[in-house]
Amino acid sequence: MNPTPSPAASGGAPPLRLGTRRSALAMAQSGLVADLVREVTGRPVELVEITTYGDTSREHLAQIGGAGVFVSALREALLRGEIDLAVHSLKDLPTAQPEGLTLAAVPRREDPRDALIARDGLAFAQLPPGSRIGTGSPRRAAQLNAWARSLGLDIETVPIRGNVGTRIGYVRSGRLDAVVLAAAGLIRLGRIGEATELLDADHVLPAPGQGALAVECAASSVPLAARLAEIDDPSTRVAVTAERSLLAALEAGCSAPVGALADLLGDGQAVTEMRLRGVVGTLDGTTLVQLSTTGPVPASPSAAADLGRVLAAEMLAKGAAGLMGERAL
Ligand SMILES: NCc1[nH]cc(CCC(=O)O)c1CC(=O)O
Repeated sequence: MNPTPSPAASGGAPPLRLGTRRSALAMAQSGLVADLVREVTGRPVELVEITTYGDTSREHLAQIGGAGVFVSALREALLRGEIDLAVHSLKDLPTAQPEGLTLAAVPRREDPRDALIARDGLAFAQLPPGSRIGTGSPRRAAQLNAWARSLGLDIETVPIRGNVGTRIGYVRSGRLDAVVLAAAGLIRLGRIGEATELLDADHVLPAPGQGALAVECAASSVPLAARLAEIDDPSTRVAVTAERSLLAALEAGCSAPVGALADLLGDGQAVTEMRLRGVVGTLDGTTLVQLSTTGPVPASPSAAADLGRVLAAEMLAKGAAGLMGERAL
């Protein structure tokens, strides 16, 4: 987007090294952040490719522990000083912030919803009996099964994994009738046109932090963190902080069947309130604990975190803990 400043224009500062995974989605996300970082620092940014365990493992994500498999190699490179900043999908980032690293920025969020890609342009409610829907996410399976039951639809969720292209390929090849993916990933890859339905959060709540990016640097890089804070979007930060605090208070990881979404509600003129919704369920969708709270927009991330903890406590009081023991199918 922006021309890389010449060494003279950037005061001869060396390029910032931005660590990224090699998948098409990771490269697209890193490219977006690199543009923002060039703009606020005036420095050149170079992408450094890092291979993570999540990229090489053939196992189902939920079986290898989910939380953090995409993240740890990037973090180790940051701590070793091999890169200056790293970009993660926020929903893949464990809720505990490790010592030595700073979550310097959460840029403006993309559409947080999940998207259905079905054969023949079908919407979810139009899927014929016996349809097989691929998703590696217990959260999606639980909510899709519950939604199907409420519609009287006979569908089956099938665990799959792989990158976005691989998963869409299951539909194109006819092996599956549909797959469900994050809309944000499809948008960033220029493939949102292939979605046959954007799933309303009233039926499928996204993963906490879905659609948002996390820009991390070493805690010791104080001046860099201060510059990166300029690409932070405070509204996104408040919303995802509430969602992630809810997840943390449920003591669930990214492979748990937990959905959460904080939306800012407006009167057409200005944002007036924030609504936080959370859901936990069994994989088969027979039991869901789903709660919502609406109130003034939290004045700070720490107030947003309080809200997440309060809603989590209410969910636990309604039996949420008993629904989270399940792992992958
Ligand atoms: N778990 C993989 C992952 N991590 C982030 C995204 C999409 C981008 C986002 O949610 O921000 C995806 C793919 C998907 O769920 O379809």
